Amino acid sequence: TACKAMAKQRIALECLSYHASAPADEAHRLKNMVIQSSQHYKLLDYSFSDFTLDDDDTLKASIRMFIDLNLLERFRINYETFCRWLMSVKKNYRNVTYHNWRHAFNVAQTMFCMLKSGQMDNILTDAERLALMVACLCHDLDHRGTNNQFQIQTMSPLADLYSTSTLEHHHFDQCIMILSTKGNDILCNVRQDEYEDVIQLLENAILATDLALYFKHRGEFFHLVQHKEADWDRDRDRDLLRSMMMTASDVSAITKPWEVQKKVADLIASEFFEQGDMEKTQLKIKPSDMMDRDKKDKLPVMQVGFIDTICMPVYQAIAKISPRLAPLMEGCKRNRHNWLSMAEQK
Ligand SMILES: CCCOc1ccc(S(=O)(=O)N2CCN(C)CC2)cc1-c1nc(CC)cc(=O)[nH]1
Ligand SMILES: [Zn+2]
Repeated sequence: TACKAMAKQRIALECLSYHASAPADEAHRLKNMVIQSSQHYKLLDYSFSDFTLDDDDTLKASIRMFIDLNLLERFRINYETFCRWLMSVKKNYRNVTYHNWRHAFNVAQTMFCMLKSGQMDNILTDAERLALMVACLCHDLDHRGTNNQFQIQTMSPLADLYSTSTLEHHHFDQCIMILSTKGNDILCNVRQDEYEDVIQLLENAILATDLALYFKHRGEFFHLVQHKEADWDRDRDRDLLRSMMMTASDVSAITKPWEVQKKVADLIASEFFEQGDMEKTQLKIKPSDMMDRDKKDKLPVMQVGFIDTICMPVYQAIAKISPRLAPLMEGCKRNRHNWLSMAEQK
């Protein structure tokens, strides 16, 4: 019967979440730590990088971002629950080369920077700001270091569950699983109608990080911005804006100072090459140039292509919405120059 199935599902969730949740004492340790200011962690800087922070710092900096956005108070989020939720989120990232906790943390910092320094918090509601920050920290949960195509080619169980945006649906499921785990339910004090809004905002934001959906919807957004027809009283326009902000945060490593961009590009390349190696050995298929370590000399020119086709368009569009977002576009332009110089040196 349905309720039997529900019971089975509940048990599966419980035992699944048993492994998902952070140990109790760990959460108490974080809860009693002193949290430094945004200035201390440089969280309001577009040039921010996590390289100088240890794991505890990334957790404290995440708490600082939620405090400074007034989200804990506004949504009556219990502090100890928030600490445990944060540690559970971090625990549910795998130790892969790029799509790990540090990537999620950096994506959340860029979103924080767009909201605060970029003054996007004037346009967005409290519920949207909460959903976007939770989405950034959760958007790649349980990533395996391989892309959607690889899930399908290897007939991974995830591909059976979701035929499109395969990984992104799984990241959202993982996000809900943690939110539904005892002691991690940071949204338990949110009013029912607001709660449903936040969950819907959360799903759209996490799914928006699938670049296939960015390509599908960006034209409509660019048209609105180009012709100054964006109307933030229209739900469709707001949905597009939030999705573009997720993409802008997700690829923001491309906007960082050259020393940071070079190091992160190296991590991304390593993770891509690991997939390419598996495609060659296990799947016996020829990987795309992007994932083929034998084509690593093409990396600089591929980065220029990535900037021209994916990154610059979104940073130019959001810079038109708020001039204070321009530093992202400037940083991306500088790295285009740097990658082009490298490509010409060969
Ligand atoms: C750094 C190692 C090489 O990285 C790339 C190589 C090629 C392209 S691409 O734009 O040509 N394109 C993307 C869409 N694919 C379907 C086809 C290939 C993008 C990247 C890249 N991606 C990210 C996002 C994770 C970050 C980043 O810095 N660089
Ligand atoms: Zn990501």
